[in-house]
Amino acid sequence: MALLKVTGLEKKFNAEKILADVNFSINSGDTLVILGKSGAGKTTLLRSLNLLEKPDKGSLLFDERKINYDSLDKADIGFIRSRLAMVFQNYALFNNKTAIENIMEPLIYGKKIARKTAYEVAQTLLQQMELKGKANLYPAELSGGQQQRIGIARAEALAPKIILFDEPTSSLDPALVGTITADILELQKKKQTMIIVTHHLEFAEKVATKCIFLAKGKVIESNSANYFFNEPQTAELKEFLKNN
Ligand SMILES: Nc1ncnc2c1ncn2[C@@H]1O[C@H](COP(=O)(O)OP(=O)(O)OP(=O)(O)O)[C@@H](O)[C@H]1O
Repeated sequence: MALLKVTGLEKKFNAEKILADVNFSINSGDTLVILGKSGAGKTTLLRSLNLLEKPDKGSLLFDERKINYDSLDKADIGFIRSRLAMVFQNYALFNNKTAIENIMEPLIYGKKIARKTAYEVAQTLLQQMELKGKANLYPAELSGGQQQRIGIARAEALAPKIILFDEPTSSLDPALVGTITADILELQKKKQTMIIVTHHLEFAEKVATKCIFLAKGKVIESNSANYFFNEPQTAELKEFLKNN
């Protein structure tokens, strides 16, 4: 059974339908990569999934619960938000908090976990990421790669069913693309389910287990990564792969 199944998701901005009829599903352990031309609606889809944008229509089967977007209630919103964590484009760390406080904050204020437990969870993650010695430094005192790892640890600490990544490689120098790739492959080994929006084809090929291609507000191609990259079916995807 799919961990997440999206059916007929629609999102308008003003009168313009950005997502017209989005359908896809993912299984537990998948790394789904969302591709599409600039303006295709990739970020809007990611933001719709975690309800930073409210979809206008459609439904969701998530962790065995059926949710209709046009009748979302507080319990549905809590259900979705407690199962998703987002890693933002520039990692969005709190600059006035130390590395460990950045990881603890959502646990204490979002999940209402006791400070002592949050500290222990954060310490364990810092150790796994080989950042234990950096716990008390502020983001400005960390390298780009270290900031990136703190952003990922902050999401991972919440033990979400799915981690969403919005353009994790954008504005990174090539060496840091290597570290984020390694971090994502490490999460994959731990069977963490992930959904990633990216422009970066080479990175997508390294991390994806499944891909969808968005165009004209719809998923026009969806396949396991191997088929998606090696045997594209639609003219749109063939052209996209050739030109990127
Ligand atoms: N808050 C908003 N209000 C109005 N229009 C918006 C809003 N957010 C996005 N859009 C429009 O939705 C469309 C899709 O934007 P989105 O950022 O989802 O595309 P994208 O595929 O992620 O693009 P890119 O690859 O360039 O980041 C664009 O035409 C954009 O102008």
